[in-house]
Amino acid sequence: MGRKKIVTTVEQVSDVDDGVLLPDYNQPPPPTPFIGGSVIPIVNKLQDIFASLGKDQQEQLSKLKLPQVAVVGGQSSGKSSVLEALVRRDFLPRGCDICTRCPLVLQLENRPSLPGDEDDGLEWGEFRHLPGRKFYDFSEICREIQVETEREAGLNKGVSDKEIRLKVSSPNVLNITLIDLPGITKVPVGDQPNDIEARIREIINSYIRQETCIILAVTPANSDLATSDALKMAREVDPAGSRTIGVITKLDIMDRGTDARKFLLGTIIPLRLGYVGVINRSQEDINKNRSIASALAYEEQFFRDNPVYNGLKNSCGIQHLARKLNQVLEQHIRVVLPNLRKELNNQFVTVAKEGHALGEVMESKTEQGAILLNILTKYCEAFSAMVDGKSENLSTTELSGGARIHYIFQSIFVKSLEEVDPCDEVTDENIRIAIQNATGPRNALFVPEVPFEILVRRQISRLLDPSLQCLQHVYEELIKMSHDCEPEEVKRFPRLRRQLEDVTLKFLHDGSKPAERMITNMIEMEMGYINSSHPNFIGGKRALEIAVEHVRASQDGRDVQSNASEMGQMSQSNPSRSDIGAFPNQAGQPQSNGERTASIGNSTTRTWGISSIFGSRLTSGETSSSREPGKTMHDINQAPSIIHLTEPPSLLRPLERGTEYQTEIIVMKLLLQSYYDIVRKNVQDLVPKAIMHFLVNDIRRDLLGIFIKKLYRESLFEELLWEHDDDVLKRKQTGEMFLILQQAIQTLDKVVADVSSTTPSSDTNDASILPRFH
Ligand SMILES: Nc1nc2c(ncn2[C@@H]2O[C@H](COP(=O)(O)OP(=O)(O)OP(=O)(O)O)[C@@H](O)[C@H]2O)c(=O)[nH]1
Repeated sequence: MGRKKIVTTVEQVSDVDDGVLLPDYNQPPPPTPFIGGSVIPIVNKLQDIFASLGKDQQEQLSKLKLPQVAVVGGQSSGKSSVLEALVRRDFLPRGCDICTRCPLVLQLENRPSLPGDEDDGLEWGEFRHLPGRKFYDFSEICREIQVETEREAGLNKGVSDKEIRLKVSSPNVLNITLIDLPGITKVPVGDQPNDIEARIREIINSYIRQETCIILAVTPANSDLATSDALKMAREVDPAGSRTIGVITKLDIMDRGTDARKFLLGTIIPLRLGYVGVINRSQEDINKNRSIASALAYEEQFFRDNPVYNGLKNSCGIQHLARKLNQVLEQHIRVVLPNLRKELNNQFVTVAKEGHALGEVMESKTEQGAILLNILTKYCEAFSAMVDGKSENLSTTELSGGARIHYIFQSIFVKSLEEVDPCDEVTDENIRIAIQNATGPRNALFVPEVPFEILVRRQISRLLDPSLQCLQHVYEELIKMSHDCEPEEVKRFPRLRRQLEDVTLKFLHDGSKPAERMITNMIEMEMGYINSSHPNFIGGKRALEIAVEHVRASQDGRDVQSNASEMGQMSQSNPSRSDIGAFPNQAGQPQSNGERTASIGNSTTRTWGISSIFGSRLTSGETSSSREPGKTMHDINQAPSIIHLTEPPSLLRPLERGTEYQTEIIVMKLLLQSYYDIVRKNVQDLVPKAIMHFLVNDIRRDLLGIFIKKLYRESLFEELLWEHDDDVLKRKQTGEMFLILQQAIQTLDKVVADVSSTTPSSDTNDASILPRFH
């Protein structure tokens, strides 16, 4: 590895130039302006810091858009040569054919002299794809660029967008990042695809479209500036021309009699930041290994000796290009720093939040215990708050937590019970059969209580299902809440999370059992004793009065015949709760007494049933005297032969429908309705209370105790607080990132302070037109 001391004097130039210098060139190289001061080294430092970040972070941090300079131009226009002259080192592949086939990101770092340091005074390059390997020999750097280019873009003139990153550390370079880009070409050659022009333009655009990119638009002086692709592309992304510097190369090989004065003055295409004309080494110079130092000397002499360029001092020569760049860069940095700081800060806050979410590392049992207890307490507090409606994250768009339980009780459970008609599943026929079954072989003298109790119990039993469903709904709601109130910290401990879930589920399940028992008992109690003395119960007497009233009212207002058929229909239908007033009309008796006798027995004894526990059943339109007792006798007289009875079918139903027990049916429905209402109200009131008591309040009160009993054990700490390896790694990386960003912010703050205290350089007479990047 050849280590070269840097070149600073004429003697040294001669030393290293192998005697190839022409006499005219034997001049001291002009001093390269040193830019950046304390600002750019720190920016480069930040870039180094970012480069050391993980890929994801790097992508995010790429938004920081640090100032950089990209060289754009047609193929072989002299882009690499300009960069080399700015760097003052031979290290880029150059030639008449396509050379730059991948973007080369060149980060120049000015390294102050450190006496005693083994690298003091030396310069070296380091590739990102070969970290830790310092290249002291720049011809090796050139070779490595070629090798890497061939690896990325192939051997035959192909082009790739994969960038090669090279950091050059030297006491003798500008602190700046330069990007050498493939030259714009039109006709595909070698392995180049047909759309090579579009591809190269896209690669170039991906760099120069960034607002923080300063564009060096390179055009050879021996071509037509008006058709310069470089200037055209630059104008597309920078129409205001606030970050484009025009560079005119090859002034030395213009046609005799022509010059670039008009170009440099901007009279052909005006450019806000102006043009700089430069003279790089020709192919012959390269072949003869002519040094940059001697080329710079030649360049200076060229401009000095050409009177046409007199008066254009600030637009001629590499050193002026460097100075112009410095000013643009300094101004740029001054403007972008606040945004850079803001973005870095945002990144820092994000990483800090991530770090917070990933939690602290727990070293000791005490720390583990504290974390566990904290999580358990938080969980239970969040749960209580959610049930009580005191949660911090109360939704304003939908019901949540305790409000949902209230909704289940009131809008689902209570409302559904309200809507149930206790008579909707009890037909007149059911009632009639129940009455007949209750009287046994006799005809009913009284309407017995038994059918009422059977029917009302049947209706009460229907309340059990919705009550248990209500319990189920609340149970499920609580499970949902238990998920919603998981503290953020618990996410890092999957096993603890599962345990919390299991314990809560079991607790809820255990709590639902007594609630279920309570509800079942409640319904059974209601079924076990029908309290006909309940003060709100309508009672038989009152029900009968209403029924008789109804029958009478409907009889008065209707024709007997027409009512007969109507009544048949109505008595089959169930009066809904709102139809209580529309009971079947008793007036019509379409069936003959004979028919009735055949179906349910002796008509004379039937009339005894008019009296009942509810009072007299005697109805208008149907009295014992109004019937035709003689008809049966007559029938018997007419049939002296043996009467054959038909066999009773296995399933017996009264044949007569619609006319028997009309008043009793109405009475029965009134009683059912009245008693059901009493029970319904009890159930509506007590079921939510049972659920709250046994399930909701219990979990609120006892969950923390259960957690502590089951989970807060030192022997379980390790297991419960186990984390995925990925999370451990992520926390480590986040911690490192946190420190890196913290350091970057401190550095940047120092830069901000430094930059604010410096005024724009007065090194140039056109400082007033320096761009203010926005
Ligand atoms: N005489 C003279 N020759 C130059 C000048 N600038 C560049 N050249 C020559 O032009 C050729 C191309 O130069 P490069 O620097 O490789 O051009 P490039 O634009 O980087 O080329 P690609 O990356 O392949 O597009 C080389 O042979 C250089 O020696 C100049 O100012 N004067």
